[in-house]
Amino acid sequence: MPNSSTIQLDLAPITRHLRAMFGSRLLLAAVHHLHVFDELSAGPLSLSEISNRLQLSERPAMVLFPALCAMELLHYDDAGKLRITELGRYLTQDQTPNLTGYTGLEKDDLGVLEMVTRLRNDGPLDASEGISFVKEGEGPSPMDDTKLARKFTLGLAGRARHLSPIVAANISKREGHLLDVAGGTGFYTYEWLLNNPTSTATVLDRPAVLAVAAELLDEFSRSGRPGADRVKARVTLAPGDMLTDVIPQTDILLAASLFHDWPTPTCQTLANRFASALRPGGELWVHDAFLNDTLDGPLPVTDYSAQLFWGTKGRCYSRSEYRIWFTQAGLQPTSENIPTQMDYGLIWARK
Ligand SMILES: C[S@@+](CC[C@H](N)C(=O)[O-])C[C@H]1O[C@@H](n2cnc3c(N)ncnc32)[C@H](O)[C@@H]1O
Repeated sequence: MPNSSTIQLDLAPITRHLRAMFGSRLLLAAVHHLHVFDELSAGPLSLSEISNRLQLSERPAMVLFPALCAMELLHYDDAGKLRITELGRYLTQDQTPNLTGYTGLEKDDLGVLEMVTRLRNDGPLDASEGISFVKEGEGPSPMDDTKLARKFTLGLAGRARHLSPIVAANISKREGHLLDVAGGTGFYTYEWLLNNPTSTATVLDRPAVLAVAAELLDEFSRSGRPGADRVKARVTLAPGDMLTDVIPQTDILLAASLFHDWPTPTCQTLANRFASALRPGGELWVHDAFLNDTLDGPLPVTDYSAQLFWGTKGRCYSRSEYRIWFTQAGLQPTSENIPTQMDYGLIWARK
């Protein structure tokens, strides 16, 4: 159970160091394998020009170039083209001295080589890898395997326990129903119900995940926190597939760490499905880590995007990308940007 001191402490230093490994792999892949800096040393190129030259598709390009900008090695010039910065020049062959010999000592690291493969292929060569947290179509999913679903769900439990009181305190307080889609452990729901004592909620996820959520809900109910014993009766655990099943109607829909597991077209599909599930006046809340709308950082989020690129079908998106999906789904995005912790934040839209 979180106590007041853990609620105050932002654990971002830990997650930043964890995710930095993926940013390092991107850097070495860009310098030594994709030759981004040699390609740009002849002059600036637009994002689509450099992506075409390097034969990178949309997702790897939207992971790699924001990261290199966040590292201050590239920037967008006034014409909107990617240009090497003064710092980035030290990663080109035509600058003396340069650091390519030094960085090159790490270029054959196995993680770097695999990152190169995944960037070129927009994912691992064996498509059954790189699908953590994802259930799509009829194919096997780790989230439908009892052992793996437990491992992944419990792996996210500490993060959810820490963030959920902060997230719940920032989501609208109202009487009604909250639907926590792909809710995993369900902690965001339990905390929100604690703050909204007359409301009800549903956690929708895969059956094997909800078996773990049920245990955690029991534990939460017995925690002795004021009101915790009155949460369980107001929770429905609903097994389902958010991509294919009818999504139950709700007043608030929470999508926490959800969109970032999916490619752009699926995000639009999900936004449409979620908008349809909202009652008039309903609210769609997204808790995630957001790229700058200018697609040039922030560094903790570009590192995280590289981690998600490695292990899922998604990446981090900018708030502006989300707001376009919301608008196309018929919702009215609000302009609120609410930071939480660990480089995450909340945005929301209204029906
Ligand atoms: C990254 S986890 C996020 C869990 C939780 N929202 C959190 O923030 O801790 C993604 C969740 O999406 C669920 N998921 C993936 N594909 C799904 C699908 N097609 N239908 C329902 N849930 C799905 C997974 O089982 C997993 O629990």
